Amino acid sequence: MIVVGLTGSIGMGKSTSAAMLRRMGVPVHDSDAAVHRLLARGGAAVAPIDQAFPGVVKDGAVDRQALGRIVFADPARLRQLEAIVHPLVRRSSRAFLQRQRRRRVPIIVLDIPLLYEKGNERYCHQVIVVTAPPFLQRQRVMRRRGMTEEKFRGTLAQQTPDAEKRRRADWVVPTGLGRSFTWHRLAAVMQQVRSSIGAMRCPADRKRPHA
Ligand SMILES: CC(C)(COP(=O)(O)OP(=O)(O)OC[C@H]1O[C@@H](n2cnc3c(N)ncnc32)[C@H](O)[C@@H]1O)[C@@H](O)C(=O)NCCC(=O)NCCS
Ligand SMILES: Nc1ncnc2c1ncn2[C@@H]1O[C@H](COP(=O)(O)OP(=O)(O)OP(=O)(O)O)[C@@H](O)[C@H]1O
Repeated sequence: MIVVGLTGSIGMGKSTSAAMLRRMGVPVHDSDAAVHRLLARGGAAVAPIDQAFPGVVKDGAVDRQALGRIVFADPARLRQLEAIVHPLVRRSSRAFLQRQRRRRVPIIVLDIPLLYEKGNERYCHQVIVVTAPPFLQRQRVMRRRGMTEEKFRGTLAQQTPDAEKRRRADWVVPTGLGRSFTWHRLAAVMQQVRSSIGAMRCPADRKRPHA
């Protein structure tokens, strides 16, 4: 089974591209969605977050905007949150990989915002980076409810710069040229990945994906 990583900085179009890939029939695991489930009522991260960040749990669920204001202004607090959430997200993506392997699916996609930041490329045979010009990224992100200039800057400061992501990618997919362009580029990438399945090996400097 070929594991394709999908990443990009905040607002670059990961979720939109992931939705397109699903429509093409490719199973996609979405790390942000897994985090949101863990932070929702009944989620496994609610109790430890309540302990570490008093006041951010309301009606049994984490108020993500309130937590975001805290952690994107303070890298040490963000590391503390990641230490709670990341092991649980890894559990979710491992279970997804096992399910898809049992189904004998040839290609799957892992949508991972922090793919380069946390060394997750070692789990992927190939990596797609989605990208758009900075002005468009800013416009998209600043439209979001609860977003502030400070939070946007704080988030960006925690991420590998877009230029470095593009340099390290196997495939770069623009999302600033319209949805149709992105769709066709993603379809072409998946076609190329599919046609090289027999020959594809994990690069020597990457570990094999989860067994
Ligand atoms: C801080 C939280 C509550 C904010 O939730 P919110 O719904 O407002 O944002 P959302 O989860 O949709 O994230 C939006 C984007 O923020 C960026 N982002 C999120 N977490 C991080 C992080 N730890 N480091 C850098 N960027 C991050 C990513 O670009 C992500 O796509 C949430 O992002 C969170 O719990 N983050 C810590 C867990 C994590 O590292 N998630 C990233 C994928 S595993
Ligand atoms: N290919 C595209 N063509 C046109 N607009 C796009 C495209 N991709 C994304 N967008 C727009 O950009 C916005 C952000 O996209 P999306 O939510 O997919 O980004 P993201 O990378 O998942 O963001 P985050 O890092 O916050 O999770 C969306 O409102 C969407 O309408």
